[in-house]
Amino acid sequence: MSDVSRPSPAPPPVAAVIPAAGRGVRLGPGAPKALRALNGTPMLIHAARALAASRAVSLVVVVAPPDGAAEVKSLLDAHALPGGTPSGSLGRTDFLVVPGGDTRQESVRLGLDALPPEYGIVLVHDAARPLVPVDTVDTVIEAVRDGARAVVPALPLADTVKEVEPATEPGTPEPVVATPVRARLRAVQTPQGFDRETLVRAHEKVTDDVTDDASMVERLGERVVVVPGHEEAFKVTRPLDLVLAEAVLARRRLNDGF
Ligand SMILES: Nc1ccn([C@@H]2O[C@H](COP(=O)(O)OP(=O)(O)OP(=O)(O)O)[C@@H](O)[C@H]2O)c(=O)n1
Ligand SMILES: C[C@](O)(CO)[C@H](O)COP(=O)(O)O
Repeated sequence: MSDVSRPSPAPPPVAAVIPAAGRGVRLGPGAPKALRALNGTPMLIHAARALAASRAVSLVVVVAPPDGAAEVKSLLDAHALPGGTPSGSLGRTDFLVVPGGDTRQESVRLGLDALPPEYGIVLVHDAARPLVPVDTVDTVIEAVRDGARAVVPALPLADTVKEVEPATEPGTPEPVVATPVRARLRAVQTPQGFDRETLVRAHEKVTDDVTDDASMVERLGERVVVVPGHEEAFKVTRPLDLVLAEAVLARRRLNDGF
């Protein structure tokens, strides 16, 4: 019979690192992507709100464009966040800002370096995915709390995938990923969730040029658990994605009755 007098230990606190230091070249000329406005609010604020909306997240580290840390800190201070408070003061969600690096991997590592030691679970979430629903955030956190060392949200593919490299001999048909293989493929999103030690080890040991943190953990031979993603967790990459993001916000306002 379980000892009802002894409360179960509190789960380790959760911190989130938001890499927001990219230039947004594919989005076209303008401010760094994370500072571009959606419905008048910078993208990174939407992303920070999405993570702060999770009751499990108690610290958000925003990795700012290298010369934009002061601007990002004043943006966080200027925007009321659900249950959160501006950076530097205590609250359900606290915020730190650090300058980013030349690559996404370097920016994430700089964010990791800023985490206080008590955070045992770490999310890494692109500022470029500003509209991720909080349910997706909590699904990732729950899977890490259930023992997964690395967790990614992902969606099935909706397009045929064609491999165009390596170049094939002239005249030979380029391989198309067969339907059965496509059925086994997923489009991986963020937030990705990690046992902190595993993520730190991956950033210390893996130097391959990979595009996400879970791939670095896989290089260590660790298993990555896949949980359902969400179509609203799409990444704002090209100009049309801004239009889609504005439309998602408009639909949310309609559904919320204002
Ligand atoms: N040196 C970098 C590069 C990217 N990122 C972040 O990583 C996320 C995903 O990267 P991506 O969508 O490629 O953003 P950019 O690198 O800005 O886009 P582009 O490749 O079009 O320049 C973004 O939130 C971006 O801000 C970062 O923090 N530091
Ligand atoms: C991390 C990521 O969002 C997972 O899909 C994606 O790999 C980022 O790719 P990008 O080329 O840095 O935008």
